[in-house]
Amino acid sequence: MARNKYDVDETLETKFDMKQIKRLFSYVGRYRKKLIMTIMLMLFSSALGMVIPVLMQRVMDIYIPNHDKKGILLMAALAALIILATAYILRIKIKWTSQIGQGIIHELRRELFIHLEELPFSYYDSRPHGKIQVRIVNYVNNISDLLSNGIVNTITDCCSLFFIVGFMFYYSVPLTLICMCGLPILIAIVLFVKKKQRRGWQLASNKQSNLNAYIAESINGVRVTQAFVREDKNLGIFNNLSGSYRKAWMSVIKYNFMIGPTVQFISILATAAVYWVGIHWIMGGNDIISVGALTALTIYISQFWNPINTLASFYNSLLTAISYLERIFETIDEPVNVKDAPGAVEMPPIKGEVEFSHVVFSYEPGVRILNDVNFKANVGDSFAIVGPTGAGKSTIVNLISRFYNIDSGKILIDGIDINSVTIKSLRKQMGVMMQDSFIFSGTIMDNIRYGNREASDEDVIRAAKTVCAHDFIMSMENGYQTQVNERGSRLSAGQRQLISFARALLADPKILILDEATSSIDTETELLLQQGLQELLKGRTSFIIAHRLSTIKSSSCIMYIDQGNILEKGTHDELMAKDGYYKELYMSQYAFLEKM
Ligand SMILES: Nc1ncnc2c1ncn2[C@@H]1O[C@H](COP(=O)(O)OP(=O)(O)OP(=O)(O)O)[C@@H](O)[C@H]1O
Repeated sequence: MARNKYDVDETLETKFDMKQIKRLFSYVGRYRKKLIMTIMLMLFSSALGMVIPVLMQRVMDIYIPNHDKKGILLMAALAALIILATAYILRIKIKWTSQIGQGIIHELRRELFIHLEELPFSYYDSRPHGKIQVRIVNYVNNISDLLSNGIVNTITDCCSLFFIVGFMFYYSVPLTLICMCGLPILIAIVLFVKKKQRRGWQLASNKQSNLNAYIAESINGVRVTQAFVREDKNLGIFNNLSGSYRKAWMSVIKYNFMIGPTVQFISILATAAVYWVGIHWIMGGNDIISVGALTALTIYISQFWNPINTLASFYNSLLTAISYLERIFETIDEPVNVKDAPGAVEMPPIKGEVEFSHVVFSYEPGVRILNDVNFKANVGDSFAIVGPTGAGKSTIVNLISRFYNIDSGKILIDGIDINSVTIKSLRKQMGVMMQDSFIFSGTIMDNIRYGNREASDEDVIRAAKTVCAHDFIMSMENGYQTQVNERGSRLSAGQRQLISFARALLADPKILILDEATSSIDTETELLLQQGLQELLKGRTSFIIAHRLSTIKSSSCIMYIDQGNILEKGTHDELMAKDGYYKELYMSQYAFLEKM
């Protein structure tokens, strides 16, 4: 499993190819109708714009020499109407392209989010969360302009280019050819910077991702930062990351800015050359071109370079977008390796027998965490798992819900291999309380109901009463409707645990997993909770991980594990009689409490 840190640039597993562009356009295709309408409207608008030089040519060549004021006024009125109409069309275009762009962005984000919700724990174990966030928010944003304005402008500009060139040839073939001499130079420059831009944007997106990862990490860890007075040190790290991002951005942006001025420079040269030759012809008395036609031609020339500029910058945005797209598609394509097996069936209603048979597991290839683990919990057993830190206790309970795939062996529930049933039908029947009692932003009622969306208010209150959370909840300003923040920052650690506990119970599970469920709860509440719990655990199989051994003494089976091996198994009395690891652990806690 590749691990990534905020200061390590991400590498792409797959390189970008043109198929990805095709894939991008499949999103655009969903807005085909609106896109076509926008393009038609823009074509109409640019066709209107092209009439203006013709009006000017008529004014100069016909109405001025004939002193026809009426004709001049008519041309001016027509030109004003055209300008008004194109302005109105532009307004509609902005609205429609924004709708297209935002629509595509929403689709992409939605797809990313759905996939992220399905990706297994192992995906999140291996990268900073800030690097995931940056893909779904910033990278998707960065391609929005390309998807909306970029595509519309490019298509309409390509079409109007066709008409512009037609008009230019109509007025003068040799002068049009002179104007086009600048094109090969421009194409050479665009191709020259292409490679550098591609690499540059990849680097910039990596640096942006690193910076985001560090900011996310810093916000999550701000309390520890302040407690250890690490602000200055962190600012140094931030400056480095932000500086690298700025440097990467500045070095690539200079290539972007090369294109616009180059187009402008070439267009000025071309226009000057056309004027020079045209005026030379007119002054030489040649009848090749009239003053009006030369004026009209130079207006078309200025219009000719606009779409060229748009095309060059579209190409440029495409290169930029590619560096973001490859990351976006990489995430969408990230395989969900913990998934339903082909032909997986619904898990029948669980009774509660759990068996580990020769289970071997590793988070990373070659680093075994569980070695041939075997045990069986019967229906209604309360199974306690104890052992030193890092022994593999949480790992065992995580495997029961199939949060990870095992390397070998079998995990059976009621004799059914959990790999043969659908993950959702399995997890729906489990009550899991993890070590990290995560609280979501919302009311306390919502947080408890997270375990069972169908539960009534009364069910929620009953679960809260069972875990002795009711009193503290009622003492808050709005009781169950009190708003809490993400991570439950306004709750004590014990209160957070009680809410998570109630949440796990609410699912009315046949298998209940409690990972350090009561570690932060005071002894008095814990005693009360234990009494309620005994009643509640009847008829359910429970797995309880606890460092405070007093809380698991009455379990039907206690398993002592270390380094992924079960070293002892039995009731409290049996293990105490054995005089082994468990007794040693128990006595050390007892001696510690005696000393206090
Ligand atoms: N996501 C992970 N990726 C890689 N290794 C992990 C991961 N989670 C845990 N480990 C490793 O697996 C081993 C067992 O971890 P586990 O969390 O199961 O221990 P534990 O017995 O529950 O510890 P504690 O009592 O401290 O909670 C540890 O060595 C740990 O470093």
